[in-house]
Amino acid sequence: MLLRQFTRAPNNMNLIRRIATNAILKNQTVTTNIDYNQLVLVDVNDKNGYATVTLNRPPVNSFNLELMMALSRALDQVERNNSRGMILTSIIPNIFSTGFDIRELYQADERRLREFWSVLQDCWFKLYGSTYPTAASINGHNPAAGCFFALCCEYRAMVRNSKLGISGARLGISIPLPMIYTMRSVISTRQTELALTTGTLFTSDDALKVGLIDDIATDRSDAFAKCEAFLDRFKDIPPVSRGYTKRSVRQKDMEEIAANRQRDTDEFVRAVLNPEAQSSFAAFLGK
Ligand SMILES: CCCC/C=C/CC(=O)SCCNC(=O)CCNC(=O)[C@H](O)C(C)(C)COP(=O)(O)OP(=O)(O)OC[C@H]1O[C@@H](n2cnc3c(N)ncnc32)[C@H](O)[C@@H]1OP(=O)(O)O
Repeated sequence: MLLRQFTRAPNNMNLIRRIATNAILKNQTVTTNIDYNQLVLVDVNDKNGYATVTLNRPPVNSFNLELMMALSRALDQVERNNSRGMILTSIIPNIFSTGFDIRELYQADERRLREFWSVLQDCWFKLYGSTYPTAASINGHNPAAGCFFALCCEYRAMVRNSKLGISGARLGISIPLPMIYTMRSVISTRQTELALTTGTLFTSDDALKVGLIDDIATDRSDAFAKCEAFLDRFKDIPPVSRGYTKRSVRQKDMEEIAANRQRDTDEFVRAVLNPEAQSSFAAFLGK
């Protein structure tokens, strides 16, 4: 009960979340027979109160609408459980995520594409705007959307010999605002612009040098242990003031997206349906 009070969001952020959620309640595509609890696993460690959120869509954790919805639900669960912290990771040994499922983007149905983006925005509001401490245990390659979600966290440990970055420019996709704001919250504006306009996939050494990750790990369990050690740093910090400060730092970005949510969706749809991007997707899929 006390914990719930400590982790409650500031009122204005609740308003942002409400505006954001209302926007997607209209026109949702209904997806049936999906076990969302299996696509993203949520496990809470009783000893330290940390929740582990594990992406579980083999072979490569590509984000389709269903995985995105499962992540959104998992983040709700973490919030509801009043977890003391959260570690985002993947079940696949050497892959965190491959990014968006190209089959979701190629010759996409516009209505489903809009819903896909709307759920991604939801995930962003929930993760970037969370009050509890967050860390990403990056156990392998992480191009595009997985990198985006890892950057929403407060700390990243990545196993050596993996690559990370937002590579949309290589596929002819202009990068949407939530990705720009999120990367800019981690590295400088200059480095963000360079990384996103070149679609750079950073090696672990280069990612560390530029500040995209905080530590290089020897393997997945080392990455996970490093994330736990990061969360432990907040053990003696009162969570309510910590949460308010984190939210205040991130608030301007969130207010801007909440106020321009429809335009952000329109931009994404335009970026995905543009012929240049569509021919990259066709080439990837061997069409
Ligand atoms: C933040 C968003 C803003 C920017 C927008 C970006 C749009 C995107 O996210 S597009 C996706 C970008 N991602 C990539 O370009 C990564 C492409 N994949 C890889 O580099 C590799 O697959 C990997 C390094 C992640 C893994 O390599 P590995 O050798 O282990 O496995 P593969 O044999 O390559 O793949 C296994 C299997 O999975 C299929 N696959 C891989 N990625 C995707 C994908 N993004 N969408 C759909 N399917 C994918 C791959 O074709 C293989 O399928 P088959 O077994 O049927 O051949």
